[in-house]
Formats: sequence, C-alpha cells, structure tokens
Amino acid sequence: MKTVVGVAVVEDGRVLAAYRPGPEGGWEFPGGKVEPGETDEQAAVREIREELDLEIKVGESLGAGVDISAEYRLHVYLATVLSGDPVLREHSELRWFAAAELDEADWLVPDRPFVRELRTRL
Ligand SMILES: Nc1nc2c([nH]c(=O)n2[C@H]2C[C@H](O)[C@@H](COP(=O)(O)OP(=O)(O)OP(=O)(O)O)O2)c(=O)[nH]1
Repeated sequence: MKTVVGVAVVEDGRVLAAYRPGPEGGWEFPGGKVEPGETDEQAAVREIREELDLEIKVGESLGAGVDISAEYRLHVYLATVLSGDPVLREHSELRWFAAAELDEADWLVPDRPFVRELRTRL
C-alpha cells in the first residue's frame, strides 16, 4: 500500500485546510503522495513547501490511516509553522478553521475521521 500524507498545520487553535477543485473536490489537508525513498515526514515537508510555500515542523500522526483506494492509504500528521505565510498555488481556496467551524466544511470523505480527531486537539 502506498501512502498519501495530509498535513494538519495548526496555529493559534486553528487548522489550515485547502479546497481541492474539480468534480472530486472538497476540503482536504494539503499534502500528497509519498515518493519512493521518502519518509512520510519528508514528503509532508516537501509537499507543504511546494503547495503553500510554508516551512513546517511535522508532529504526531492523527491516528490510524484510512484507505482511499486499492493502492493508497491516507495518513494525516499534525504540524506547526516554522516560517512563511501560506500561498495559494494548487488549491482553489485556503482557510483556517477553529474547532467549532470544522463541521461547516464539506470535507473529502476519507478526511472525516481525522477531522473528528482534530476537533479534540485544537
Ligand atoms: N493531499 C491530500 N489528498 C487527499 C486527501 N484526502 C484524500 O482523499 N486525498 C486524495 C486525493 C488524491 O486522490 C490523493 C492525493 O493526490 P495528490 O494529487 O494530492 O498527490 P500529489 O500532490 O503527489 O500529486 P501527483 O503527483 O499525483 O499529481 O489523495 C487529503 O486530505 N490531502
């Protein structure tokens, strides 16, 4: 099974989410596929740099992975900002969500267990 990493960047009690455009779109954690030879943490740092121009420190995993296809499993990691401000590059929208706002968003289905877990951590 290959891994997709989602990164829950948390700052001041809010989490940064990104809207994936298109027919399969919805709110998600920025991130992407782990490349051969990379650790999950390295992939998280690379993807967040590429997608948001942000330097992060990756923290703990938000619980068990969720299968998103026969080939890929989603793992979500907490992270904090080391430097930079998020830049919109690949998504259609970025938004910081407080715990009480998380339910307002139309999250991708595989992300929902992680969102539930996050609510207790913000
Ligand atoms: N990044 C991200 N992808 C997610 C989440 N939830 C979820 O189901 N996915 C799915 C959508 C995509 O099918 C897949 C991630 O693919 P991607 O297109 O972001 O990966 P990538 O940046 O490495 O891009 P590519 O090289 O395949 O073009 O995982 C999530 O929270 N974050």
